[in-house]
Amino acid sequence: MSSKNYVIIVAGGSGTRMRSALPKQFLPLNGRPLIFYTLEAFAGCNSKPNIIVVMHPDYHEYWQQTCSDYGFTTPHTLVAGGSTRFHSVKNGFETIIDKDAVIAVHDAVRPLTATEVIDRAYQHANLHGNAVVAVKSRDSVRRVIEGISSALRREEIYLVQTPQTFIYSQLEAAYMQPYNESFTDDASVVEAAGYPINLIEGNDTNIKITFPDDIAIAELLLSKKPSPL
Ligand SMILES: Nc1ccn([C@@H]2O[C@H](COP(=O)(O)OP(=O)(O)OP(=O)(O)O)[C@@H](O)[C@H]2O)c(=O)n1
Ligand SMILES: C[C@](O)(CO)[C@H](O)COP(=O)(O)O
Repeated sequence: MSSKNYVIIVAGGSGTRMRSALPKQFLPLNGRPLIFYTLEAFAGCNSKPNIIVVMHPDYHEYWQQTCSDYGFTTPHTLVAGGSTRFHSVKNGFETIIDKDAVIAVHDAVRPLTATEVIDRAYQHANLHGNAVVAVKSRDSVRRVIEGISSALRREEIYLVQTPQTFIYSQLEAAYMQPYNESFTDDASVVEAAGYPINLIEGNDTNIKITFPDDIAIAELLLSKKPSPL
């Protein structure tokens, strides 16, 4: 029986902050493109989602060649990326026709997500409509407005990661809205459509590869990660 779980893995960015010629999702982690680890995390979890990879059309041929070169065979559907993360997610979502679907959206550049967190997110979204992975701030936090800083209550602050997982109807309503620059993630889009967002606890190790140093940090974390059975 086919799964009603889906994941839209967004890999349509150009990685300006990484400042590498090749978009960061294709950079090597211990000798393999880091996006491979991302797909493998979802393929290896118990929820067994259908995997949709969203990528700029200029890189489709490169991706197919890379999969072939490395013998990477994790099944997935390839979809064209958009001009922003919002448009890439929307393109991926529009390929899903199953209205019972539970859909995770995940950054291709978060290759270290624990399978246990992915499964918990699908279960929670199935029961409560959505689940957004987040971690508590380890540092004290301050807000600056017009040059004046003030302390925030740390216990009220969560740092949001992906996966962000939703039942079909919530993502449908969310991504029908016009694009707004305040949309930084899927939770902000779904919230703007009127749905309260449920946070579930993630791990600090679920880092997003954003800057050059993140590659070395991810390789170190990977060396400490237990390998799958
Ligand atoms: N048009 C876009 C822009 C971003 N993304 C994806 O959204 C995720 C998170 O975005 P970010 O880390 O900001 O990636 P980039 O946009 O590539 O990086 P930068 O902001 O430094 O340019 C990444 O997996 C990226 O590939 C996407 O699918 N389509
Ligand atoms: C979606 C995200 O990873 C949640 O933390 C984040 O908002 C992506 O932000 P970016 O500005 O595209 O790096």
